[in-house]
Amino acid sequence: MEPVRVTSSQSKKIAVLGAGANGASIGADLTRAGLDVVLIDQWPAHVEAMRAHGARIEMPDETLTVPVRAHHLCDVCTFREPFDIVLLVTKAYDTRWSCQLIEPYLKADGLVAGVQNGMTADTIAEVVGPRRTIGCVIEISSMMFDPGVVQRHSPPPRSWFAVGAVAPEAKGREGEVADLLRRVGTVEIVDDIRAAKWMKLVSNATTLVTTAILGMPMIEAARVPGMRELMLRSGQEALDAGALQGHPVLPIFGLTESDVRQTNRLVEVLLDTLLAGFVLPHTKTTVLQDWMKGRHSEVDDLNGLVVAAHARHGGAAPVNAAVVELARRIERGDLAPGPQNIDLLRSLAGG
Ligand SMILES: NC(=O)C1=CN([C@@H]2O[C@H](COP(=O)(O)OP(=O)(O)OC[C@H]3O[C@@H](n4cnc5c(N)ncnc54)[C@H](OP(=O)(O)O)[C@@H]3O)[C@@H](O)[C@H]2O)C=CC1
Ligand SMILES: CC(C)(CO)C(=O)C(=O)O
Repeated sequence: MEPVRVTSSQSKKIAVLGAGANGASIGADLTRAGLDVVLIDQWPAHVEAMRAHGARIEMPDETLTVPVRAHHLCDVCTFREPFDIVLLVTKAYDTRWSCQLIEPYLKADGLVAGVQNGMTADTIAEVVGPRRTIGCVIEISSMMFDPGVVQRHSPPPRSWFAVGAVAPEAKGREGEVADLLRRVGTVEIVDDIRAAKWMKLVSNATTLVTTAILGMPMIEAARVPGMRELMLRSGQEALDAGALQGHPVLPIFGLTESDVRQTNRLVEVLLDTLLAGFVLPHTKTTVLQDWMKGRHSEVDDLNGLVVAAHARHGGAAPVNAAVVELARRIERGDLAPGPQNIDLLRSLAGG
């Protein structure tokens, strides 16, 4: 009989904190890989559904039902053994308090990886320390409306991650997180995770809140006359903001250096790569899902950062400012997402 090969990941205690659309799917893949993983979420009905029936992951060609170990937030205080690795898969706006919640349950040499959109890595580092922080770019496209059920539109061959240390003290440990995420999709280890995350933010500024304002799936919204041009302007402002902050242009989504350097249409390349490779015609963004569930969105952590970066350098980002303004009106209940908003968006954005 072959001896059992115990890999380092197999002996690690792992938590997925925030087991929503992406977290439940990641937790299911890690569970299927035989790893010691628990999923923690604050939606009671969702946790109960996963406990009763497993996590149901509906993908285009396959549906999995995975018997995950799901916990409510209030169970955290019952945990006895600290975690080696916490994958934080909450929304960006839940980063700080989620880290504060889990920090007492993290090993002294444990790691927290922010598997999120937005520039969350430094917030994580402020709470758990830079030597225990790994930043991450995530590209899995998924939706969740019913407890226990994820609609994962990008199965593992179409899911992509980049991981990197935020500080020299954590360099060399990226592989520990990459080894987990390789069970979920393709993973690249990068030197400059802040720059990689800003490149993702360029894609997010192009697509997420912009299309959600029209209340439509992304691909449909991008076909509304005038919308694609507006989305590209939004992304370009984000790309320019990255340059103002000194972030180099880096390939993401599996693109190569030459794909991103030998083009003056970088934002368009990112948009077309996302729409062709990672999403389905009916994919609604994570932002639109938030609004459909009556929650606020990550707009401050995405478009808001673009506006702030330009302002710090004495400039403006009119499209992103318009996006933030309309998102606020929607979140206050003064405006409903819908295709009619294109005119308002264009006029506020100046054109
Ligand atoms: N969905 C997608 O297609 C993509 C999403 N992303 C990014 O991935 C991240 C996660 O997004 P997504 O999975 O869509 O988000 P979801 O809202 O579906 O999932 C997040 C879950 O975390 C829960 N939560 C919040 N705080 C805590 C906490 N402290 N402890 C435990 N659970 C908590 C939320 O509960 P509650 O519902 O009560 O708030 C929710 O169930 C975001 O940054 C998003 O932008 C990136 C690429 C694609
Ligand atoms: C997949 C998509 C566009 C949908 O929510 C997304 O959230 C992202 O690319 O970050």
